[in-house]
Amino acid sequence: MNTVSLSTNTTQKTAFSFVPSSDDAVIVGDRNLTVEEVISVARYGKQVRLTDDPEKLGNIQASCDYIHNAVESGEPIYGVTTGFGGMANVVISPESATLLQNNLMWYHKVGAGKKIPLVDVRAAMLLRVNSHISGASGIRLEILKRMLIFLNAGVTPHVCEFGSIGASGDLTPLAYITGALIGLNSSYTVDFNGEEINALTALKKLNLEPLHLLPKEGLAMMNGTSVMTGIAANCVYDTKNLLGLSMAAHALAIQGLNGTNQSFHPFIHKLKPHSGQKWAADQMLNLLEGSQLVRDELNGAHNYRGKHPIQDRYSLRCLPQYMGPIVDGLDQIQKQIEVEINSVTDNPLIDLENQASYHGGNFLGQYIGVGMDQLRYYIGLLAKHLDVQIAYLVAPEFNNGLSASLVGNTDRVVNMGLKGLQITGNSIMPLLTFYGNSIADRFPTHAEQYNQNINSQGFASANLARQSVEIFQQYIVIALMFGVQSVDLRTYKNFGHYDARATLSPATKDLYLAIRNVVGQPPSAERPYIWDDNEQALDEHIAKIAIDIANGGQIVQAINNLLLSLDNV
Ligand SMILES: N[C@@H](Cc1cccc(F)c1)C(=O)O
Repeated sequence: MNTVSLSTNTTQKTAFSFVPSSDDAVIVGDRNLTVEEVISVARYGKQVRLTDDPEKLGNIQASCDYIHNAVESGEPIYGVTTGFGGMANVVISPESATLLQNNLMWYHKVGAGKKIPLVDVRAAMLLRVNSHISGASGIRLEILKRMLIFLNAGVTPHVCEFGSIGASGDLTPLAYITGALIGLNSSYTVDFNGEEINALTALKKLNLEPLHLLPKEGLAMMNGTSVMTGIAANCVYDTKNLLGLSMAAHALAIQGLNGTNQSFHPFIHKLKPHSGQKWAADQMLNLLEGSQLVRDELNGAHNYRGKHPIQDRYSLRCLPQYMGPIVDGLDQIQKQIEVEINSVTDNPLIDLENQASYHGGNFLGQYIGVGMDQLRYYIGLLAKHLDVQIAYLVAPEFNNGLSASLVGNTDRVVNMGLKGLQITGNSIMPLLTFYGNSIADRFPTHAEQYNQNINSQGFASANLARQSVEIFQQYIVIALMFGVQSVDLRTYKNFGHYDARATLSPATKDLYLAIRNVVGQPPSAERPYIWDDNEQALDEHIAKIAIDIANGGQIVQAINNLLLSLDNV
């Protein structure tokens, strides 16, 4: 599939184009959207259509009629016939009601910092339409259709990373989307299929006229959690891939260390049946099944290991118990994100049945704030475990007979092997545990005239989560490189050649081959992955593997079964 560029400022940029068929388009409004569907639209250009359910579509118009009548009759409704936030005591006349909405974008044109990745904005647009489809927001169908025109044509408004406190939703980020969508002014810019142009030119190219917002429509567009939730959806999707790759990196390390499979015996995990722990144990057994490099002790054998302890150290033996809460936690985060994806998140909300509207606060992004805090914390835990495994692999006192720093050619005394690579890993891991610190509890209490006096920092939390994911994508590469070198060396130690294709478990062989393929170095019986230090530039390998992983390439596809199993934890 073609991919959307992940970010406007990374080296991982790929061209954006579309899946031409609209046959299996994602439909908004027929049922709940999943994270997978959001990703298929945001990253892979899948087309989107609105439901053709006449009742749903009728409700959207009915909610607009409700607002129209309320304005005509001078009914007091927050943000429709009043000022915003802490100025909600100000009475807005029916004559000023449209000006109020169009002005909203102007005073929220205050974004700062870098542009956020296009895939996050695309996810946000899809989510905003999905939120409005319930007919509780008082926004015209025409505007929803326009958002889909943008999405389906690959036109993405530019949004800055600073400006949202995640309280009244993502006011400022959504103001940029809204301003571009209606063509408020030429200072709003978009990415038009890879080209940066102003919003007015974009509208012309799409044969659309600039629009003027009607009462409530600005608030409906801007008062919501869609941008932070879009970022969160992208992050949870990537983190699940990274969790899968972490499991696979451990499986390589366990084989490299000649560890036992006994610690993953179902008997043990039946007696402590947390679902994440059981998943991790079962999957590790799958990952190791058929390997000639592990000690096969599922029958209860306990073989002495000379000077080494009879059982493995904790980073191997307690892997399911360590991974379990991370697996369960990510599952819970995904479920909460999916509820948020399918929520109506603006204010006030219109109850058509009772012809009433209610003032509330569905725009508070606390689920995203707390969820993304947790996600970053889990990433920190995953990184720490991998760091320990790498340390285990490089230390000849512990690694069951491999060379120091996994040097390939030990006859060349100047070889230092993967020593530098470990230090790069050591430079990244503390960052990831640092990113695991929470932000949802550090909110300004004096925000917006004391109206938004609790706020989620959900956008900031999600934005940090994206950074953490991007850093972890680099880190996992290092763990995988260690894994590959270790299984080659173990193969030599146990079988007298370096071609681990013949000795690895089938489930890890595909991954091993994908990595060797991506770095352009096929396996060979004569040499391990890394032989002499001066034969390859490992930084180039890191970059190649990282790009493949970020784009969901062959390395991620090699663990597809494992990833699919995550849906049934
Ligand atoms: N809509 C928010 C507050 C708000 C909305 C829009 C702009 C703004 F500054 C504040 C509320 O219900 O309290």
